Amino acid sequence: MTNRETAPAPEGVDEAVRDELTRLRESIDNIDAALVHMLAERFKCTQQVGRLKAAHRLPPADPAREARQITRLRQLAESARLDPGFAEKLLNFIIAEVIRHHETLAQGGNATPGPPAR
Ligand SMILES: O=C(O)C(=O)C[C@]1(C(=O)O)C=C[C@@H](O)C=C1
Repeated sequence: MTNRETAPAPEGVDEAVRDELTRLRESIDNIDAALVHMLAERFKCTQQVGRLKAAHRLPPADPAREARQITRLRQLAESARLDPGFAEKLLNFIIAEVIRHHETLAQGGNATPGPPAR
């Protein structure tokens, strides 16, 4: 095993099948790593937005902006043959976390996109 989490394919499976499974899992691990990096960058941006909003007493949530983002993302998902409902749920999930950070900043707290304090 590499430093990735690619588990060995099960024993007793045809070698070609195992190779194919391993190859696909390596790509999945790469994609998951890219997702984490992209999310980290997105949260860095939204942290700056949160600070700006807190400094200028703007509301944490902007439903009109969210509606436009959802429309756009659903269209992108459709053309990429991804379930638009799933894309919408994912965006809503991310935005809910961003709004939580914005609210913390608005209350004078220190919302960082990093791991929660233990
Ligand atoms: O664009 C903003 O105003 C943001 O605060 C960012 C963001 C987002 O994560 O995309 C989060 C909350 C808002 O309701 C809309 C969008």
